[in-house]
Amino acid sequence: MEPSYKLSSGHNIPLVGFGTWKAETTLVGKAVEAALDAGYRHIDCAAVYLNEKEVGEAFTKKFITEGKIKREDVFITSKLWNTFHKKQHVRPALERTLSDLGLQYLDLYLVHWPVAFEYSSDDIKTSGSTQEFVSIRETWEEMEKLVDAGLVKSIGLSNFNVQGLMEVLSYARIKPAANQVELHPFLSQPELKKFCDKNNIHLTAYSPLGSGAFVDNQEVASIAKKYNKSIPNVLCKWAVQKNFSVIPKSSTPSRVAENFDIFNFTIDEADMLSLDNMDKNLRTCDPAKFWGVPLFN
Ligand SMILES: NC(=O)C1=CN([C@@H]2O[C@H](COP(=O)(O)OP(=O)(O)OC[C@H]3O[C@@H](n4cnc5c(N)ncnc54)[C@H](OP(=O)(O)O)[C@@H]3O)[C@@H](O)[C@H]2O)C=CC1
Ligand SMILES: O=C1CO[C@H](CO)[C@@H](O)[C@@H]1O
Repeated sequence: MEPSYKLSSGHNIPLVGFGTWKAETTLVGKAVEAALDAGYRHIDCAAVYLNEKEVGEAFTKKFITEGKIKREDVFITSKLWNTFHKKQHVRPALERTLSDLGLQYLDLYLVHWPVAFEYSSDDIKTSGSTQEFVSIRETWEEMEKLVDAGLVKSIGLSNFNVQGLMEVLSYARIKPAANQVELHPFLSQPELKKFCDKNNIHLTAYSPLGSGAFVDNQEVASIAKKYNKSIPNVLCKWAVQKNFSVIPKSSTPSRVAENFDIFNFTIDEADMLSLDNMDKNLRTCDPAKFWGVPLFN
């Protein structure tokens, strides 16, 4: 069985999940099926990925039509998009995600960014990215009500820095169980890790392969060779050995299976240290670049 981490909510998050950003609507269903067949029991979704219906159809096939996997055996995460931070938009946004995914509940629902955008309609495709100032407290109190209503098992954050986490912790009735951030040896965020460990906030490592930019990385290649594993395997295993969950994405079924094949080796301490020393604060998903919001600068 794949290792998991017990969240502060009491629920277990499997340490290797399957990412779905940029998974084309024509390919994502097959990719999710390949992931479930390979053994993944954690799928990372988001309303803004615009493919939750197709992901949901793949679950329906596995959970209901084929009856091979039980709903309660799979950990499903989704995220509240930036246009739905105001009180009145939070629950309807979750309900659209549940309906698209064909689910009654989520295992984890995250505030996707500590950044709010002006609401124009429920349609994310046509919504813009004009910033609006909504307090995270307003949003978080609605997230807590989703747990009370039994619609989500755990709630958390994504792309929050230490300052943002401290603010939420100062008023949260239900503490954030997780923070999903960009994490890999080139952006290892040791201070954020220290803070999260101390406050029992689990970290999920997104873009573990740098959205594809690191799959041929020569610094990692020699370590991968030593263990007779691939570069993506070493990058994912580095995260798991640090107790992060990790959510590599691929639309290619053979790579989907390859990325899960990390439970038959252990990176030794010296190599973990070499990987840690590769940190260069290299961020591939930077809101300063795409929205002009310098959250991490
Ligand atoms: N909370 C947030 O703000 C964010 C969350 N995420 C989450 O994290 C997930 C992963 O991050 P993401 O940025 O998608 O990118 P990853 O770091 O997972 O890299 C995905 C890319 O690597 C390629 N790839 C995957 N496996 C292999 C392999 N074994 N060999 C060679 N190439 C490979 C894929 O190609 P191909 O598909 O063609 O096989 C794709 O181009 C996302 O899908 C999403 O779920 C990501 C960004 C932000
Ligand atoms: O998860 C993510 C990937 O896609 C989004 C952009 O469309 C990012 O904003 C986000 O962080």
